[in-house]
Amino acid sequence: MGTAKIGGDKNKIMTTEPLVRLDQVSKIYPKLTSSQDRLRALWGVLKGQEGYSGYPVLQDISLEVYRGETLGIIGENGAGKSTLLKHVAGVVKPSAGKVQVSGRIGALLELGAGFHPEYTGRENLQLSGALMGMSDAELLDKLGGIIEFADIGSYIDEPIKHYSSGMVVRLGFALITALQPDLLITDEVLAVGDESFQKKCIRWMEGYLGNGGTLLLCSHSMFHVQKLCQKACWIKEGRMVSYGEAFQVTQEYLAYHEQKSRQEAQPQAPLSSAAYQVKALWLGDNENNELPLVSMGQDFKISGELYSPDDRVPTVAVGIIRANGTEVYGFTSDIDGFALNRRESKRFVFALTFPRLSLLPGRYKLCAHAMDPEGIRLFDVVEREFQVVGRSRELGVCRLEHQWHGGLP
Ligand SMILES: Nc1ncnc2c1ncn2[C@@H]1O[C@H](COP(=O)(O)OP(=O)(O)OP(=O)(O)O)[C@@H](O)[C@H]1O
Repeated sequence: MGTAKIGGDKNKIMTTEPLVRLDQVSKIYPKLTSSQDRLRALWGVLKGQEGYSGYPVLQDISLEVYRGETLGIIGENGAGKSTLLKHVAGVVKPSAGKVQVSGRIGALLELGAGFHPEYTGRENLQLSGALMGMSDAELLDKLGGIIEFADIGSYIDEPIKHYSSGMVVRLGFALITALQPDLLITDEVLAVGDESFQKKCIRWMEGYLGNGGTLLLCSHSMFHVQKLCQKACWIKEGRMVSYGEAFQVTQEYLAYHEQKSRQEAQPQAPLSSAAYQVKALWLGDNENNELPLVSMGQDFKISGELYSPDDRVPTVAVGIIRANGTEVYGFTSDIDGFALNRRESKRFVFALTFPRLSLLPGRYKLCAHAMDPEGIRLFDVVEREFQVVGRSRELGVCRLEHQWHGGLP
């Protein structure tokens, strides 16, 4: 899909020692459905036999992450992704196997969870910073920067218990930025704080990855994993089913979902006015047609309009999907380096042409997604069906240029 902006240097030089090594890690949680189960589990803990008669959440997971690598963990709800991250963060101990982690870890998991409610923000920063391994001198040097990043004004000298949850998250994230972690662990992509704080976090993340940072990310967004990660690992029911190049693994995962025919229309949450939105999408020239017909081999034009709540130039992602769910092609304006045109305040338009359309006859769906200017978060999607018509006896979804040559030399 082109070169990723974040974590873009996909050929970083790796050192020989991994920052993270998981060796046949398994985690078993006790079954706690009856009071008898609870007693048995408690007894097991007292005897140091954790996981007695439990259910496995992770089984035989082995992987290595080297400095400068970005690894995405994907899988369905409850697959064990967060549990895996928690093992690396050291929050959870494995029931079997070994977890080895070296270097400073910045875990963006439960931001602010370690803060003490009675202490002020400043006191908590000092305390947590020390716990994270910062020296007094380092803390003193960085405190101003952390407070500036958190940007919570005079609340910094108020006890944390007076903070909103957003303020706690701001402080937690600001602390991680100052930690300059060797390894960053995050659940989903920076879904923290309000809009403007999220942007600040994304910019920081860009810088971190651009400077060769190491990332362990768990996400349900294949787009984010493809964009941010070099490698991906697919966890299914606690087991690793695939591990390798991010694009390859995410494709396998998407194909699995297609097979599961999970294509019932997802109920869309109402969009807030703070969201980037697709206001209009036109296919071809005949915009009044219910089902636009496009001739194979002819130019196919689409155009649309996006709303940008902060008047910054949004990104549009365009995807073509065959009626049976097969993903054919996808790209974004930011991958192509195209900036949408401002038509009026907060309204941006785009138009594009697929010259000599190479799709084979059949029904397709064109999707336009509204994304933030960083091309990181998807906000809104509008889909339109269209039909490609033409005479062709070729097989598949699209025509590939090809040439026949003479016989054997
Ligand atoms: N502390 C716990 N005690 C018992 N079971 C747990 C505990 N934490 C997680 N689990 C179970 O472990 C399984 C994996 O959970 P986990 O949160 O790792 O999944 P996940 O892949 O991150 O899911 P999601 O995508 O929904 O966040 C789930 O069945 C969950 O209920």
